[in-house]
Amino acid sequence: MPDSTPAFAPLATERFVLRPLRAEDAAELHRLVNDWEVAKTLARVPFPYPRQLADEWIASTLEQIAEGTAYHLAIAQPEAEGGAMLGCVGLTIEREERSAELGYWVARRHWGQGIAPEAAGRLARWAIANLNIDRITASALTDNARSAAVLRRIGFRDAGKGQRDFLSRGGGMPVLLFEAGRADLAPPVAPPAPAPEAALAGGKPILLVAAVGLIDPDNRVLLARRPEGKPLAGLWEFPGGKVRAGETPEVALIRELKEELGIDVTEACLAPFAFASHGYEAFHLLMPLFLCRRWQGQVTALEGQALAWVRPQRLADYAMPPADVPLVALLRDFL
Ligand SMILES: Nc1nc2c([nH]c(=O)n2[C@@H]2O[C@H](COP(=O)(O)OP(=O)(O)OP(=O)(O)O)[C@@H](O)[C@H]2O)c(=O)[nH]1
Repeated sequence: MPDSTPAFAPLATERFVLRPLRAEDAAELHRLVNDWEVAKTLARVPFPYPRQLADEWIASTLEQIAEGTAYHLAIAQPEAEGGAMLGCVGLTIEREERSAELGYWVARRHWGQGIAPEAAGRLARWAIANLNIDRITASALTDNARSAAVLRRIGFRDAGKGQRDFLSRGGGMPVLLFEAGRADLAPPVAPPAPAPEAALAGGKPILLVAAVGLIDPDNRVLLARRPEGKPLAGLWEFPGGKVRAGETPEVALIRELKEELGIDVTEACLAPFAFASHGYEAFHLLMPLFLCRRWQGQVTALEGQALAWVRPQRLADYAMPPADVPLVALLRDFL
C-alpha cells in the first residue's frame, strides 16, 4: 500500500516549518552541525564534519523522501521571518516492523527555546497519521538528560537501555531507549458528554457512532484514514461519526456522509449489516455498520482525509481500530 505523501509538503508547527533540505542549505548545515556540542550527541555524525558530507547528505535525504524510506527535514523559520535553518529532525522507516526511528538536533545558539519538542512532536504525529507505521523509536545518550526530557514531553515512554555506535565518539556508547505508539502521541480523549443513566456501561459512557460500508460497482469498500491530531490517527475506518442528541443512526450517517464525503444518501439505501461493541479506555463504543451501494454525487475527501477503495480480500492490509476487526471479517465473508 503506498503512503499518501508522494511529494513532501512542508509541515507547519506553531513557530517553524519542517521542510526538505535544499542543496543551498549545505554551507549552513555544515556550520551548525560541525560543533562538538551538537555532534557529540548524534550517532551518525562524524566530528569534525567534512564540508562535502553536507552536500552528499542533503542529496541522499531527497532521494529517501522520494522513495519514502526516510524523512529528514530542516527545522526552519517561516520564509516571511527570514527562513533561517535552526536544526534538523528526521525519521527513518523500518517498513517490515511498521516502525520508524526519530532523531533531531538543534543549533547550539537556539537551545532552550523548546524547538526540539515542537519539531520532533509534529513530525512524529504526522508520521503516525500518514505513514504505514504503528510505533516510533528513539534513543538518547544516558548523560543527555535534555534529549530524554524532549522525548518524554512528546509522549515517548522509556523502553530500557541499550548501546549504539556513535561516529562522533568513535565507538559504542550507552543510550536510553524510548518508544511511542499511536495512543502515546494522540491528544487526550475527552469522554463523551454525560450519557443518560441507562447508557453507562461498566462505569463508562456509551458512545453511539454510525458507520457505513460504501460499496462501489467493483465490490470495493471505502475506507477513510483518521487524520493527524485525532485519537487513533493513521488508522483506516468506515466513514461515519457520532450520533448527536435527537438523531437516529441513519440521520447521523446521512449528515456525516454529506459533510465528510459530499455525497447524498437516502435512508432507503442504508441497509443495517452488523454492529461493533467495544470498550475503549474512555468510553464504550456501540457502532451500527450499514452497507450502502447507491448514492448521489462524487465521493470527495472534504476534510483532507485520505480515502481508499479496497477489495474485500485486501481489507486486512489496512490497519483499523480494534472495534472494527470483527466487522472486517464479517464484511469479507459477505462480499
Ligand atoms: N466513523 C468511524 N468511527 C470509528 C470506527 N471504528 C472506531 O473505533 N470508531 C470510533 O468511533 C468514534 C467516531 O467518532 P467521530 O469520528 O465522530 O469523532 P472523532 O473522534 O473523529 O472526533 P470529532 O468529534 O472531533 O469528530 C471515534 O472514537 C473512533 O475512533 C469506524 O470504523 N468508523
